[in-house]
Amino acid sequence: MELIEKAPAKINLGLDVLSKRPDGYHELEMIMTSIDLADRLTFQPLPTKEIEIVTNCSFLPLDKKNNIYQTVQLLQQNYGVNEGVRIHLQKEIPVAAGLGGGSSDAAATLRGLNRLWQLNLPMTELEQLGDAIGTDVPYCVQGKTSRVTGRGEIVTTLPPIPPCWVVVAKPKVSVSTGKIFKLVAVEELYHPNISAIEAAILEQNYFEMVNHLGNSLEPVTAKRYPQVHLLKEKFMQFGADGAVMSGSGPTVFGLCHKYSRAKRVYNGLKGFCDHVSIVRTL
Ligand SMILES: C[C@](O)(CO)[C@H](O)COP(=O)(O)OP(=O)(O)OC[C@H]1O[C@@H](n2ccc(N)nc2=O)[C@H](O)[C@@H]1O
Ligand SMILES: Nc1ncnc2c1ncn2[C@@H]1O[C@H](COP(=O)(O)OP(=O)(O)OP(=O)(O)O)[C@@H](O)[C@H]1O
Repeated sequence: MELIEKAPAKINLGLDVLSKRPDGYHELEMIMTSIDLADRLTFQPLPTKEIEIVTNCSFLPLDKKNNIYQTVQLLQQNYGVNEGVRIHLQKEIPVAAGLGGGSSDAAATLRGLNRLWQLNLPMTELEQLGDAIGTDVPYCVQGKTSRVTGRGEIVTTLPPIPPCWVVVAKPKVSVSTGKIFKLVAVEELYHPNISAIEAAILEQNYFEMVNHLGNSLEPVTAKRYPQVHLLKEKFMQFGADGAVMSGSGPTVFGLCHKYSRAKRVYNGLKGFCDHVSIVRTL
């Protein structure tokens, strides 16, 4: 038997950093949605407890450092599973980009092994397990447009965002989330209006939603990597309705109501970036 799970990238329409917690993590308030840019995981059962990961991406760790490996081990330990698995990861989401690729792979592993090993765990339990692997994993388990709070573990589903095209562009730098959070001085941060984004989604008001896109971490990452601001300026120059950095960056995405606009932005950015694509939200 062979199973396939898609692992879509996420974008942060809004990301507010509220405070630093005593445990060192930051209290967040975010609006997230998933896009049609996805890794693909194929699961094959192995008779013993082996964990084998193969991938088209040459530089990813395939041992305990990989989120997928950690997720398999967590399920084996928690549910006394004596079987193993071979997982083929077709990597399409740029790595260390702010698009939650590793988290989505972990969430896809939870969903895939829940089916392969017939664990019959409810989504809420998969979300709780995901919390032990990474901040975005609980969100990625269902991947629906959501308001996400706490460290990232409190997920409230919202309706899908108004239909639009998303142009995703990653400049030629990779960013470590941990390093960006270390540079954060909470009292100096800019705070986007997360409730206004939520209200716009509830009213299905596309332009209101676009007006409130914002990310507290964007000025922090852009100070270190000026490419982020240059890229955002280019998005607006080429006609995106709005643009903002995703997660801790460096990827910037722009929203366009019309496909012709999205295509113009895509053509304008192609030479400037590692990765550019035009996608739909899910
Ligand atoms: C910023 C986001 O992209 C928003 O979607 C994510 O929260 C980042 O998720 P991620 O890359 O999976 O990050 P994790 O591996 O969970 O955390 C990396 C590091 O970022 C910092 N971190 C992360 C989340 C959070 N709420 N507060 C933090 O301070 C911590 O130092 C942590 O060690
Ligand atoms: N399955 C995986 N896919 C991608 N990266 C992984 C994976 N497992 C471990 N990693 C490691 O995690 C680091 C961050 O990768 P990832 O692509 O998830 O970051 P990200 O896009 O910045 O995520 P986020 O938006 O959640 O901050 C990489 O440096 C990589 O070595």
